[in-house]
Amino acid sequence: MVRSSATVPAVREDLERRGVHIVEDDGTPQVGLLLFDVVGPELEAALREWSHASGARIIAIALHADALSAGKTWRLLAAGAKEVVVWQPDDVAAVIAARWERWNEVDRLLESPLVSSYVVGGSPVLRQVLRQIVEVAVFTTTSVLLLGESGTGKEQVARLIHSLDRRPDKGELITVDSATIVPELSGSEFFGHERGAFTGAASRRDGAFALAHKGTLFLDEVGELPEALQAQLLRVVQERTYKRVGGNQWFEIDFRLISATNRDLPAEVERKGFRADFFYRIGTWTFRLPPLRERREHILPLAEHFAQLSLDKRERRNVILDERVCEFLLRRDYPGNVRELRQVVERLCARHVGVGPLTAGDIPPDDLPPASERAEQRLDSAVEEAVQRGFGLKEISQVAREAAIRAALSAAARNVPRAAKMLKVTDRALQMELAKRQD
Ligand SMILES: Nc1ncnc2c1ncn2[C@@H]1O[C@H](COP(=O)(O)OP(=O)(O)OP(=O)(O)O)[C@@H](O)[C@H]1O
Repeated sequence: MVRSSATVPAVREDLERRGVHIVEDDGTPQVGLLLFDVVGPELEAALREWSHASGARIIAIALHADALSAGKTWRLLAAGAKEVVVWQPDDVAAVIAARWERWNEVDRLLESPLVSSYVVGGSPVLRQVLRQIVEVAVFTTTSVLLLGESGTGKEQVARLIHSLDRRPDKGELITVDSATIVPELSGSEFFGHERGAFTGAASRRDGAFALAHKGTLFLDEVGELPEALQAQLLRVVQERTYKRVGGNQWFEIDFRLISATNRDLPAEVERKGFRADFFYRIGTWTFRLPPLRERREHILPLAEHFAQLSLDKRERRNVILDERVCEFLLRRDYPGNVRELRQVVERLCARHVGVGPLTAGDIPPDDLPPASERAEQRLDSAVEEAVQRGFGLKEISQVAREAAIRAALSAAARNVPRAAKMLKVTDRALQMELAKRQD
């Protein structure tokens, strides 16, 4: 049986009082309540259709606990439910209202200037990850592991998480680059040391854990962390206590751990190249940031953002990238991901004369595509123009064919065998083409 929330007026009124508006037949995309007592293909199909058609976030509510099992819950989530709960007359409205409030808060933050000042790009693939990141950042202090190729924005996301963290008296964001840690000093780097703990320890020093107290410890390149150190850190991450090197006193710490790596850490764990226990501890939440090639629609918004940042320094406002520059940026590949794009844009900005948009003349010669690619671009623009002018495929092919033959004959000083070679056809084929034209 499927009942709409309208059949439970008391709940509906309670929710309205709490500011939760139930989806009406007009499909306003807010929250939908689906009350059921049997999970079956019919209910799943209705749910699938409803969630697709309305864009509403649907909370599926079992009228009694027996109606729900783990398997049924997963099926309802797969069919589009955003939450699955059992009806509890006393607190169902409060549960729904709280869930609704949290969704709204995350939506509001996703649209906020704060989030977009850290992370530019609104494609569905990034937004889906970002939505979860924002929720984890605001409502938890659990460990986060960021995976992704170099330059995809892992450090940037770590900064965002720290800035969204709502702990009172929030501490600082402390970054440790695991790749540059000197093994002999690694203990001191993390735990600090007492005076005289080792040769050269002239005075007591705090380590990264002490500095990150009440804040965030960002462990960059965590995949490079030596195994012995992984074991030492595991203890601290689990127990939240540590001792300075050469000291006896235990210190308690409260920090959020964010780790990042461009290595395929799950695969390394599988082949025993990284400790599994440490991996599971650091990755309570694991997010993978997509490479730029999987979200090419971000190239121009990111380029505008970086151009603005770069030219802001020279007090230029509202920079515009002209059509050629956009084309140039869109045609390029970025194996170094967002970092590489940023560097390219900074090079363009460095050549900018200070007035007008960024133009082709701002592209450093070394960045220009090779001549063959430029010819291809010109050909593309000509074809584009022909299509816009209403030429059909047949006409365009014919005109291109004739232009190619003319160009080859002219370049070969009308020597047919040579022109045929340039066109990669046999002499006879070219002769036949020319004969056709004389008919
Ligand atoms: N979505 C984004 N919006 C704005 N700037 C971004 C975004 N992603 C990355 N950047 C910028 O791109 C550059 C590289 O990003 P970042 O250092 O965060 O990458 P990373 O994944 O940590 O790289 P690595 O693995 O090499 O350390 C930085 O200058 C960062 O500010």
